[in-house]
Amino acid sequence: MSTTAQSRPHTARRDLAGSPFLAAARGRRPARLPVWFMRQAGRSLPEYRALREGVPMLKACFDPEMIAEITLQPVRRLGVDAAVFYSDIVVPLVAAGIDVDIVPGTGPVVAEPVRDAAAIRRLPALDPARLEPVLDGARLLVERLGQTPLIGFAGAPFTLASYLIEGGPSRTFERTKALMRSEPEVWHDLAGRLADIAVTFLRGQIEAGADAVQLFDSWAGALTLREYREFVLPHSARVLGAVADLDVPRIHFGVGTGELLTAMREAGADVVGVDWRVPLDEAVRRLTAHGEPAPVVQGNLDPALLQASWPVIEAEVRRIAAEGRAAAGHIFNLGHGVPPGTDPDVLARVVELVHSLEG
Ligand SMILES: Cc1c2[nH]c(c1CCC(=O)O)Cc1[nH]c(c(CCC(=O)O)c1C)Cc1[nH]c(c(CCC(=O)O)c1C)Cc1[nH]c(c(C)c1CCC(=O)O)C2
Repeated sequence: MSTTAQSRPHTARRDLAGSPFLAAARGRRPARLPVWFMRQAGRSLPEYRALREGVPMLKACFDPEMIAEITLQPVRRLGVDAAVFYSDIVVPLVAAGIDVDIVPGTGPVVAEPVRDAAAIRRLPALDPARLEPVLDGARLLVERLGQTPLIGFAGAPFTLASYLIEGGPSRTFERTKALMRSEPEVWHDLAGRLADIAVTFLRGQIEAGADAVQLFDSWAGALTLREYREFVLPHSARVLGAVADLDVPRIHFGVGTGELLTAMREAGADVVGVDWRVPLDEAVRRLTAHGEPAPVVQGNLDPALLQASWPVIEAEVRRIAAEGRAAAGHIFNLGHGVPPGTDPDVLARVVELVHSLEG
């Protein structure tokens, strides 16, 4: 059988029936509470800094061995219940040929910001073959991960669009909101193209063996609920809907999205990510306010508190686990990514504590 990019057979999905992470993601209560950390692979780990020495982030993201090794590092060191694919939300944009760089200490920077209909029309589509080195990393991982599930991910259309329009990270998203509100058809064209890219990236990862996916709409919390429903939800719903047939749990997360939780679930989330601002029992109350079934939730530990004294962290972990009992399933996580200055021993201790608690 040929193994060219187009005809490569799908990796057979591993049987991970015993995975507490997947059980919780499916709305069950495993014997022990599962935990992983957003950005668990990264600068908080000395072995990551050593491996990345002199290698630009985006070079590492197209190197299958680097992808696999960096993804495995936190699994080995911390004993987390899931691996999260080492990549970045801009990787599929780079694969499509868009000039984006990841600048250390800043984030993604776009050479030619995309701010009008003509620039949007010039955006290249993503040829799935260009993702092959990235997906080779995922295939290596499924061979090496044993019984640990792999979480794939993509950036949601709004968050990706914000980088393309602003040209880099933004606090206020002024240009993004101005385009969205002033030229809705242009906005919908851009968001639709980014949805296509996210679908290709997610389907590729799942077909390569990812056992769950997370759609990051990290900056959607900058929007009002009305804006979210009109300009964002339809596109994110199309992304999540386009992987429904592959039957892996879909996690949907953003920062500051307390007002958007119900709408983000409606977009097609099986698991709703919650930052640190809304306690999990309150998130569940909001998500069931109109008679909806109890949700599965993920998150809630304030990443800043990883710098606090251990008694503070321990009390927070126990509180979050207790409040998470209001949900159908709870996956312990931070309310956003691991800060680069975090002591990995603190993360390992959190994992140990979470594992002593009931799922
Ligand atoms: C908004 C966003 C980005 N990238 C991502 C998001 C969504 C998640 C979130 O909200 O944090 C997604 C992402 N980026 C990275 C991962 C790896 C998997 C994991 O969670 O462990 C994931 C899931 C690696 C990375 N992506 C990046 C790093 C750090 C840079 C490095 O290691 O050289 C890592 C480990 C770079 C990046 N990429 C981005 C930012 C804001 C930065 C930080 C810039 C900096 O502080 O230097 C864009």
